[in-house]
Amino acid sequence: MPRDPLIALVGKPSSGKSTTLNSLTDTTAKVGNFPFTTIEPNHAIGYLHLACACSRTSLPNNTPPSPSAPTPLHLRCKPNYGACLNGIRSVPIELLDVAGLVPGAHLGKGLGNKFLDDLRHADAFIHVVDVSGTTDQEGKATRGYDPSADIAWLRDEIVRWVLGNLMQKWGGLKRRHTAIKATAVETLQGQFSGYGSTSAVVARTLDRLALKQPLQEWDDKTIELVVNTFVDEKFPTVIALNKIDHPDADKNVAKIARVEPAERLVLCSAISEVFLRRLAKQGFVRYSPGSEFVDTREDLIEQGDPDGGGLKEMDEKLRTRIENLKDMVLYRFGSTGVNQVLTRASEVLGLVPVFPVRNIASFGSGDGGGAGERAAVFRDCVLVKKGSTVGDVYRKVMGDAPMAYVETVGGVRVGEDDEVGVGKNDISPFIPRPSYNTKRPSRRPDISTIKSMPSPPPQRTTCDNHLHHRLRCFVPYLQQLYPASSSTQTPAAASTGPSLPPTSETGSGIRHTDHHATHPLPPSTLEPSPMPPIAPPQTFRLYTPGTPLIPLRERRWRTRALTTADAPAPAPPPHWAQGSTPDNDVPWYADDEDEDGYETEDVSPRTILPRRRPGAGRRRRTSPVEIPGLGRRVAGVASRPWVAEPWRGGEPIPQRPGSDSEETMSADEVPMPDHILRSIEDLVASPSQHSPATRQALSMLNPGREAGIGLGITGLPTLHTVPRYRVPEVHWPEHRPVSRSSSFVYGGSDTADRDSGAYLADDSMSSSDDGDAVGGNDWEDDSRDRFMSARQTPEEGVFTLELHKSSASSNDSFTTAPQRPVNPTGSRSSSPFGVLRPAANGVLDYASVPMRRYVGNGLVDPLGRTERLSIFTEARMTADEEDADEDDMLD
Ligand SMILES: Nc1nc2c(ncn2[C@@H]2O[C@H](COP(=O)(O)OP(=O)(O)OP(=O)(O)O)[C@@H](O)[C@H]2O)c(=O)[nH]1
Ligand SMILES: [Mg+2]
Repeated sequence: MPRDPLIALVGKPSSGKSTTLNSLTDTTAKVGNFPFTTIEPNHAIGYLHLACACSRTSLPNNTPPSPSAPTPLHLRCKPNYGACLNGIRSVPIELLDVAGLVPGAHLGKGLGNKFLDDLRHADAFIHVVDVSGTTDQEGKATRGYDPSADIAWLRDEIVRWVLGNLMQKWGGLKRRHTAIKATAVETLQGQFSGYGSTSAVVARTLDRLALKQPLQEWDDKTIELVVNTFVDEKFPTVIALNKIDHPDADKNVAKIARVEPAERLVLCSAISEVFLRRLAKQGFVRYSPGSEFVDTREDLIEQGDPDGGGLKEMDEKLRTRIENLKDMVLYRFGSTGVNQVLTRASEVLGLVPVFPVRNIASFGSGDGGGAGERAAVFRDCVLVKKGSTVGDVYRKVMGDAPMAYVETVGGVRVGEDDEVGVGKNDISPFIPRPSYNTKRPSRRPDISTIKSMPSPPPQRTTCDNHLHHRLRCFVPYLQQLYPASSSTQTPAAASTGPSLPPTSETGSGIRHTDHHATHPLPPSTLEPSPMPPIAPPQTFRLYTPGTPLIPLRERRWRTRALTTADAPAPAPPPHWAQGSTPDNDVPWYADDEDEDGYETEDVSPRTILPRRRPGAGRRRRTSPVEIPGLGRRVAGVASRPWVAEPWRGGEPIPQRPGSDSEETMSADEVPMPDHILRSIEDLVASPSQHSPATRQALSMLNPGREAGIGLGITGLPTLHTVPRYRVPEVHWPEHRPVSRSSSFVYGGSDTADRDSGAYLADDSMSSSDDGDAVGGNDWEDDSRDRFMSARQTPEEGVFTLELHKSSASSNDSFTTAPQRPVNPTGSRSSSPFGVLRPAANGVLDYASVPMRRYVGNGLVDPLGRTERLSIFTEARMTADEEDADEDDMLD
């Protein structure tokens, strides 16, 4: 299944990679003016700005009433993720920030070439170059350094790393190549698949070189040439000339521009963007990310708004900084440049936005609550690499469901091998074969039968054997579970105002919703058969009102209230969090990796099922793993790898968060709010709109399985699960593995500052010694007392989460952490949140999540982007299924 594109930030230490990541996302990756601030890679989601399909006037009935007016489709364009402003759509894309590379990294210099390994899955690089000349090639502070050489040596390190890996195996590889009479593409792809390469990439590499000699006769020089060209093909690179706010930047930029092609260079000042975004969040300025303009309270008063746009007063120091920033960056370069960095990266990568729709005539998805929602168009957009075919996109959107057919605009059927491009086959509904059985999905669709499929698909599908219909049948099931009787919410009420968690705790605390009224089933070309008999409650334990949905985290780690004065010495993390399974030392491989940690080609939805079987050969998985306190974990599916608890309907949470006693939470303390229920229905009603993992999760919601439902929030770690909506004060577990996605792991806010609202305290953005306009080091102060807490202020509808570091050691060294992910169910997926990693020394991480506001069943952040809730499920197989699954795994 094609992965989502991944763009990695590379560069020497202290060049500003983490700052660039923060400037493009809502992440707070740790930043410091010393080398190797980042050790574990940070994953986060940024937004690419692309022309939206809604702005195409070539589409039927999409002519605007006047040339300057928005198109009719634009008025109804309502992305599920990101936003669409004036026909420019923000599409989420995954970014990766890794540790700095130094000359000799491929030989293990610096902190070893493991960091090169973190880059294997990247599709493109953004090379962040420090053009201020204030850091040498190892990232140490200096003056007058010439950064023009950095570009060449860093690329050379990457080539040497790939070359080194290849040469280690060259002898055997050559012999095998000759013995089995393989083609050069096959042999090289066998080696390069570990970098996420495809045969097409290798073929392009060899085509470019047009080598005469057969592979077995290549000399060292030829091999090096092949690797060089492969690196160009596999890792197209944009060069971000960062720190242009520094007075010395100009001369260094000029030097670099003389030798590097202009189309690869983008100028930026990441710290300026971070600074402006923060000020905007704090209500000091009005600033849209990437814009040329920043308005202060005084500016707005001058423009005739007596209230100054409701912005806060700034002190003299802050005002001067903003003026400097305008002079040094915005007025000179037109913007901070970070958005252009991302756009250029997507251009070199050749990303094509594809708009999956359910109805090719209306471009709608048929989902959502009110009429406005149902009329919405182009709800989804997926990014694929140039050269992708309709079949590739189908598999990305629909997972393993065998394809019936794909149509494009005008109802024209398109072939599986047709390419997609901008304006070409890029608006399509994907129609799966109705007889697809999700219970035992084949690893790949049976292509041979696709072509002979009669069309249109017959209407004799049953709810039991078709994912799509099974999900649709799930909605009536929900309706049965939550009858519309008790306190019906009208569609109008549902669509207005924020849906905050209910604050009253009367009865179960549940406000029942008329699901039918708010969520009629979406129109579809496939009519469902009548609803199947509903399984008795004991075999289908979905969420029932009044029972808690328990987040995994709360169960795995003992929780207790921590205060500043009470910072405890950390107890050792659970043994399974130390990189080994309980009964052996086999690490918890992701299923799509082989023993060497290289990704195997076959990535099926089952990659998120149980772990590798100890001692088994390649591609085999572990038997279910016994996790202390959780029992035998037989299947896990999540739309995000931070997962929910396997369903334990009615069981109490072992210990109440924030309590030292054995007090447990009673069932009705954690009711499911209406907006969450609605989200679940939304998801269930529109399976084609979701990622394969989410669909897989949804497909588990069928009779005969036990399932639990929790909530994840796009852009936030899914540790926000249902109970959090009700518990006003949550104290976080003391021990958990260091997350690989330290994007959420190093925060900078100080609790005291947050409490007083003075988030941007003076020391958080101080000028650096050498007088940078807006430079300086924020977020480096690790000395404060550390504890974890989360606060919710329901009256304001504002949710703040702060996790602080709690550590016995001050050196923050994660280098001894085993490399393998320990997330019990999360695959090494392209998820924004990466996978969990163990902390060998028990050091904890901390995170700071930006404040967000609930609006309807979505969330809106201060920058105005709406994000939706998504659910994830964890299901348990029946004993028979478990056996069958084991057999299947060993096939
Ligand atoms: N003046 C200026 N300083 C910047 C800019 N971007 C980052 N910095 C500073 O550069 C230093 C290093 O930034 P980081 O983002 O931690 O750099 P990094 O490349 O992630 O470093 P490692 O994680 O150690 O590899 C910090 O002190 C930042 O404040 C910028 O645009 N202008
Ligand atoms: Mg960093």
